Order: sequence, then C-alpha cells, then structure tokens
Amino acid sequence: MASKFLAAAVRRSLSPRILTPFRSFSTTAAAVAEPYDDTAGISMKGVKISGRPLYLDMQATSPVDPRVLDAMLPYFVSQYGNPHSRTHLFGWESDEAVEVARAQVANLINASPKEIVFTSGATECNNISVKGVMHFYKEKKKHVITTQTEHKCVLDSCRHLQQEGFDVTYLPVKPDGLIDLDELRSSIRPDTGLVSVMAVNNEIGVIQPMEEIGQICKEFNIPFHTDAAQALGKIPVDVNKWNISLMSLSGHKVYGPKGVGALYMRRRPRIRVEPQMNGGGQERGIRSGTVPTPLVVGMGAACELAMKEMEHDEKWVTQLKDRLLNGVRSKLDGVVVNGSTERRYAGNLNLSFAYVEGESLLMGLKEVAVSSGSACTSASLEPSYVLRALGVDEDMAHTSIRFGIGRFTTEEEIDKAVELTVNQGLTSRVYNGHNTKLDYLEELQERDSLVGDLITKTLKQDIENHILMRDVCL
Ligand SMILES: Cc1ncc(COP(=O)(O)O)c(C=O)c1O
Ligand code: FES
Repeated sequence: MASKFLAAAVRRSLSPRILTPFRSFSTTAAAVAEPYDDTAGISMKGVKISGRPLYLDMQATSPVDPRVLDAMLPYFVSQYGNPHSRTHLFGWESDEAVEVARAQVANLINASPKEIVFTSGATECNNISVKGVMHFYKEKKKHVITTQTEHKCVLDSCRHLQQEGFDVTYLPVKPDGLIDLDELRSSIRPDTGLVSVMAVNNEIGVIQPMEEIGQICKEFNIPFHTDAAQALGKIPVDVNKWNISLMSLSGHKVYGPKGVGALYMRRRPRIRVEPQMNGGGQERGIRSGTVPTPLVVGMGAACELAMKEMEHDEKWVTQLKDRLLNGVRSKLDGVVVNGSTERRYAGNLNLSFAYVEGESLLMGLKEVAVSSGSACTSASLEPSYVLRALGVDEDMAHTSIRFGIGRFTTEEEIDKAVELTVNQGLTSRVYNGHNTKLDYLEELQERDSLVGDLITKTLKQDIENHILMRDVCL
C-alpha cells in the first residue's frame, strides 16, 4: 500500500522529460518505503532478534509522512535550482518554495514568516540562541538561567559559555519535572541576559508552564528562549502567548525530514544574535549556507499537516497511551510514570518498573524499539540526568523505559508492546534476587510449575542477547 502510494508520488512529481532516465528511481523509492524482508531474523551489533522490532521511539525521531515526501520529491529531481540564484527560473521556483515553507512553519507557531530562519536542526538553533544571544550582548549581560533537564545541546552550549566566563544557573526541577516559578524569579539578576527553558521534555514529556515563564521574563525584560523541538505539532505553540524571543524547532520530530530545523527570532522587540556560521549571508545573515530546498519544503509540509491534524493526532496518541499504560498496569504492579501525569504530552510515556531487574528488562525487550534512562544503554554508563534531577532513585532510573507513540502507531503495536513488556517484566522480576539468570534458569528447571511456560520460553534467548549485549557494552 505505502509502496504504491510512494511510487505514484514519485511518478507524479517527475516531469515526463526526466521520467525515462529516472525510471529506476521510482522502484528504488518504493523499495525504501517497504521494510526489508525480516522473516529470517536480524543480527546487528551482536544482538539477535527474531524480526524487525516495532517502533515506539517517536521522541528520537519520527518517520517522514508520505505526504511530506510527496511534497519534497520534485525539489530533488526536477526543481533543483539553488534558491539563492537570482537570474533564472530554477532559482526563482526554489526560492518561492522556500518562502511557502517559511510561512507554513510560521503559521504553526503564530509567528510572521520574516521571523523564521532555516537551520540544520534544533541543535543548531539551540547553539545560535544560547551562545549567539550571550555573545551579542556580552558587554552588558553575563548570566544565563536554564534548567537541569534541558537537552544536551542547550546544556553543552551553557557549559561552553561558562568556560568563556559567563555565569549559568541550572534550575532544579520538582519531582514532577517542572520548575518552581518562584525559584526562577529569585535567580534573576540585573545581568541576566537569557532564560532558556524547554517546552516539552524529550525524555519524560512534561510540559513546562510556558505562559507563566514568559510573563516573568516580560516583567524583567529578559529574552526568553525555548527549545520546542518536542512541542512543535504536538501541543499548541504560540510565540506571542508564551512571550518567546527565540524558539528552536526540528523537522524530524514532526514527521518531516532529518537535517532541517527552524529558528524563530522575534522582530518586535528585535532580538539579536551573533551568527555561528559565516559565509554568503543567507537567512538574513544569521545562517550562511545554501538553504536545502527539499528539506525545507518537507519541514513546511510537515508543519502544515500538523496544523490540520494536531487535534486528531493528540486524541489518537492519548488513546494509545491509555491502552499501553492500562494494559501494562493490569498485569504488573509497581509501574510508575516518570514526571507529571497532568502536564505532559501524551505521546511520551516514561515508565519505571519496581521490583524488576533493569538490565534484564531492557535486554529482553529487544523486539520493541524504545529508549531508556538506564545506565547500561547510555554511553556515559550513568543513569539519565533528567531522571536524577527529578530525584528518581537509581534502581527505578535503571528500569525506566520511554515509550514514544505517534501518528502512525497502531493499536496492534501497542498490544504487542504490552504483551512483551508484561512478559519481560515478570521474567525480570522473578530473576531478581538470584545471582545470575543462569542460576535462576537452573532453579526454574527444577520447579517448572512455579512460573510456567512464559519464562522458560523467552529466557534462553534473553540470556544470549544479554550476554552478547554486555560484551558490546563493556
Ligand atoms: C528537546 C530536543 N532538543 C533538541 C534536539 C536536537 O534536534 P536535532 O536532531 O534537530 O538537532 C532534540 C532531538 O534529539 C530534542 O528532543
Ligand atoms: S547490557 Fe547489561 S550492562 Fe550493558
């Protein structure tokens, strides 16, 4: 079905002039859209899995909506002009497409198209915002306020500023993951040049009180930057309601392509930044470099779709989240939602499992593509700094799993995830208290009536995976 759609999209977008030489291309695009045959099982990075895992990691990235791809394709193969070429049709048509996309992005956040700068993604936007503002106003302002639970690229930009002599306050968060507004107020100084607080947290999905933070910033006349990579297209975003000066956006979190983002920069009152990239002066000198027309068109199309479908998406995702949470909780006790249950984006369900052995839970869940705050999945071998900031204890942080649900997630996928999580939760729980899983397996074989088929079936494969995984990790 998807492949037919794509093949048709490719065909439609290719002019008859170039269809013949590129005929093989439509076949390639169709093949890419169809997952490869996985019936034989997969072995990657030392881990064997019986088939392609189901994808519940929408905060890491989302698939490109086929309608977005449809919009992008002509700008790869037929309308491929440089949008900055001023002397011919190829340039003009690309430029027009970029401007349409700029308006589509602006519309979704209630901004003017003149306030949108295209970048390579939210990481770049965050770098420009945090370092760019402070560098521009460095004679007068030396202090930044942010939170302990920001994305790494904001935290790293702040650390960089500290090395240059700036001061940074990293606000703690309450156990629900939200900042304390009084604490924000009391940390403001006469030389505070920027407040940077993300809208929706990527790990736990909590939504910060944006309007209230914006009001405080207005009162003290401090620019307010927000990383809204996880908020765009998921919750209503309004730069005026929130009193935003700068906002970071990303294409690939909202069913658009990877490698493109947009930075909102307020014009009245005007916010100024020092550019991070020097060159041809594109994007009003803020971001030199040829604007990648197909990617930008994709981001614009994704925003337009989000504008139309956000309400529907939200209902769908909420329904699936409830199905997942209720399904898991009906069979497992001690399941805790990390972060506020009231102020959160429904598509991010971050759970921890009491009485469960963390490594074993994760290693047994290889058939579901999820993220985890556990130490053994992190490059630093430290549990998630976000969960630590919430005060989640080590054991619970070790068992945390982020289920990321999206527009294309199905009920069948959720049911499968529930089944696998429950089975693995039970398996990992009974293993608790034994030195190794192998010890437990031996004991199990002697008392096979106790936990039944469920465990014996999965345990052997699970042990193999974990041993292999441990070798990769250590
Ligand atoms: C909150 C947040 N900020 C920034 C980023 C980085 O976005 P990009 O991949 O577009 O650079 C991400 C994605 O990982 C994110 O979730
Ligand atoms: S997988 Fe268990 S320590 Fe890495």
